[in-house]
Amino acid sequence: MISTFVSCYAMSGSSCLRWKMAAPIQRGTDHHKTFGAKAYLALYYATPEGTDEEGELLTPYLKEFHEIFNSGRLKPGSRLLDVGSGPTIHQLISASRFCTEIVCAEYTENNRAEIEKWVKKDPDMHDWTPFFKFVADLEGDSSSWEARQSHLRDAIKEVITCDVTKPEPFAPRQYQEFDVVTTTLCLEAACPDRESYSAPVRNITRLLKPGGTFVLAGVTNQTFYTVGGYKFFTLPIDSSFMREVFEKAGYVDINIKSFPATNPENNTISDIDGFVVLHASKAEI
Ligand SMILES: C[S@@+](CC[C@H](N)C(=O)[O-])C[C@H]1O[C@@H](n2cnc3c(N)ncnc32)[C@H](O)[C@@H]1O
Repeated sequence: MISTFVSCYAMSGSSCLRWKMAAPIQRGTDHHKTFGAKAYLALYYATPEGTDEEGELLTPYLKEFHEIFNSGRLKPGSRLLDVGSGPTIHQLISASRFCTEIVCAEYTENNRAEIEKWVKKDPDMHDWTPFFKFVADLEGDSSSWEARQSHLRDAIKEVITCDVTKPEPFAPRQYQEFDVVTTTLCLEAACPDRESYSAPVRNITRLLKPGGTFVLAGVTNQTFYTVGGYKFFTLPIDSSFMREVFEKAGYVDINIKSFPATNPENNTISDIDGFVVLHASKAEI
């Protein structure tokens, strides 16, 4: 694998791309070698409108996160755990208004490094400015975006390693229960089959306060997405499966909104048929 990978660099751009597209679908530990943080950000997170290929999917998802957190469910001073953050922070913007402590948990070192770069204002960081401006507009105060950026930088206290397929996903770290947990596009990328999807939900739930909120954004019926020319595995699931998993994990007030893909016939970068935003409360004991 390594020698083939190295020789890929020696090929011209188009033959290298052909080799990557023909490579086996990437999954599990492959993420450490082939999930290109920069390529992922450039393709999927250049603007809040998302990609031309997938159609406008990101905007409704950002609006839904705004609605969820604008509803007064979080008290100022809340603590948030984000699971499978990837190299992204857009999923935290709406909630961060109410948070003084955010822990980002992510599987690969390269992705964690991208978040660290943004927190430290490294010159090589991804530019999330358009996302802050978009959310500030939704909140009705377009002048607040810079203050929101500084606040989120201060609120991100740790970027830690995690593996949701393990019984203790955040080991060796130990935490008191959080007020809110978020996870976006992670579980269907990390879990190889439907049986293994429920365990991380239960394991993450242990770190949520009774009455706390779980917010999940997920893709539906997708089998792959593309990063830097490689195809990555996605577990195809739908909203009724997600509802069942969250009911069994002890959640109440499960609310799921579905957003169908707007451009499936021209989409060459994934086979997404839509996405969902789920929010639910952990039952009080
Ligand atoms: C499609 S990306 C989503 C990233 C980001 N949350 C977003 O919304 O764009 C899938 C993420 O799942 C992470 N991942 C893959 N396997 C994992 C595992 N076993 N445990 C935790 N995260 C994992 C990958 O490293 C990657 O960051």
